[in-house]
Amino acid sequence: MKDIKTYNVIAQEGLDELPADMYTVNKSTKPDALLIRSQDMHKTPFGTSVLAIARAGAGVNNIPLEKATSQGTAVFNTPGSNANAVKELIITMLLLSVRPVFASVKWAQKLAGADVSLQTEKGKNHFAGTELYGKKIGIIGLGNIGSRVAKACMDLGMKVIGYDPYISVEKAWQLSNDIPRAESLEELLEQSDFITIHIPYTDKNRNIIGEDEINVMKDTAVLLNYSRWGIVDEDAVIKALDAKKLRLFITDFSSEKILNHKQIIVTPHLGGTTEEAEINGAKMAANTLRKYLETGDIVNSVNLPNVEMAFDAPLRLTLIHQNVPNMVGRITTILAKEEINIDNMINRSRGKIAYTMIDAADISEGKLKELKKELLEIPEVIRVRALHNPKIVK
Ligand SMILES: NC(=O)C1=CN([C@@H]2O[C@H](COP(=O)(O)OP(=O)(O)OC[C@H]3O[C@@H](n4cnc5c(N)ncnc54)[C@H](O)[C@@H]3O)[C@@H](O)[C@H]2O)C=CC1
Ligand SMILES: O=C(O)CCC(=O)C(=O)O
Repeated sequence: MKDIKTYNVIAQEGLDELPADMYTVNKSTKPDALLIRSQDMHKTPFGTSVLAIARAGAGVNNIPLEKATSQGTAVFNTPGSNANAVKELIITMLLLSVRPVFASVKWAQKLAGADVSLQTEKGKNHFAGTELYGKKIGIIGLGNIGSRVAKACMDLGMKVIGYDPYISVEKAWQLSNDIPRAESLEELLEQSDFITIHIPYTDKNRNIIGEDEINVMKDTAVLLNYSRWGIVDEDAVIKALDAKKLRLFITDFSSEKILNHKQIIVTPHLGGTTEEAEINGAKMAANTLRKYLETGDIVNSVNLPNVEMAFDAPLRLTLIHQNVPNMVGRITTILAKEEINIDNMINRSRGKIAYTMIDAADISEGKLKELKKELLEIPEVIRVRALHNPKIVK
């Protein structure tokens, strides 16, 4: 039995993916894995019992990745699970930025008397808007969200320009050829009527939009940040709005500084908050955890290499270790000494870390305990797990 501890609201549909004869949820003080959303894991202690953390969602800046890696905790996210939800909110906010919907509704609700329709026709001119059609939107980051926003904006008849110097080959292939790419951030900023940011929060991306970048933008530009707090320099934004060097800032991330500013619209971190996205993310996270806990396969990890190998043998050993020369040699020497015949094996690395999976015939519990102890005595080995193949009944 394994225990999964949850933080935040996790859709029941996701928890239903964990069979009750194999998993408990929130029952142990030493959970085997965590299923979270935005919980700040920098401030939430988690011990070495935690084999894995699955973040139902995209951003993982709420998880201390170095700490997790150094103690052998795999961290996963659910790429794309909430991308449509964010895209739809971006389109909503773009439309709200050009049509004074809230103000007009407020005004219309206050009207009274038999001549309401007359008053309506007389007063509506105060609420004239503009159209998105034909305007240019610059999209910073063309991953799961950015690429969807680009397509939706093109469908609305907007001109689109994208900027993503780090795009993965897989994403680049998926992206429509019709989306022109800017060579530099400045090129995108100076041309765009709307600028929307869809990149992860990293050290490099902190305050990526600051005073210098805003100075390049049109004075009439609308800036949207549905990525993370800290990607846009709030002080620079407030200064620019007050000096009429920017028209509007729309963000999903509140702070005391920006509250009640007339040209700032704040939504309460709602990008991924739809029924559908919450179910997608929770299901994906639960299944990613199951895969890792039951087979050792790693899919959508943000700190370990992605590794999959058919699990046909009775026993599987998984090792998280430093990526240094001769690790496989040292591991297999110990196996050979214990007369264990290797059926299948895979080794993958990611930066300073590596992962080895070894399939073999079954051995006694006593021998297995001794083997794990010996493997853990290799100083570079961080974690060893032994998994019994559930398809093979002893
Ligand atoms: N407001 C909300 O509720 C939500 C916010 N997010 C945020 O949006 C971010 C992006 O999400 P996804 O599109 O799903 O991630 P993704 O990983 O699919 O795409 C991110 C893209 O940004 C690019 N990138 C990174 N740094 C860049 C830079 N400096 N300039 C240009 N491009 C850069 C990457 O190459 C990648 O293609 C997440 O990391 C998260 O912080 C995600 C989901 C919901
Ligand atoms: O609603 C949530 O869990 C936050 C979504 C989010 O910010 C993300 O997926 O990065």
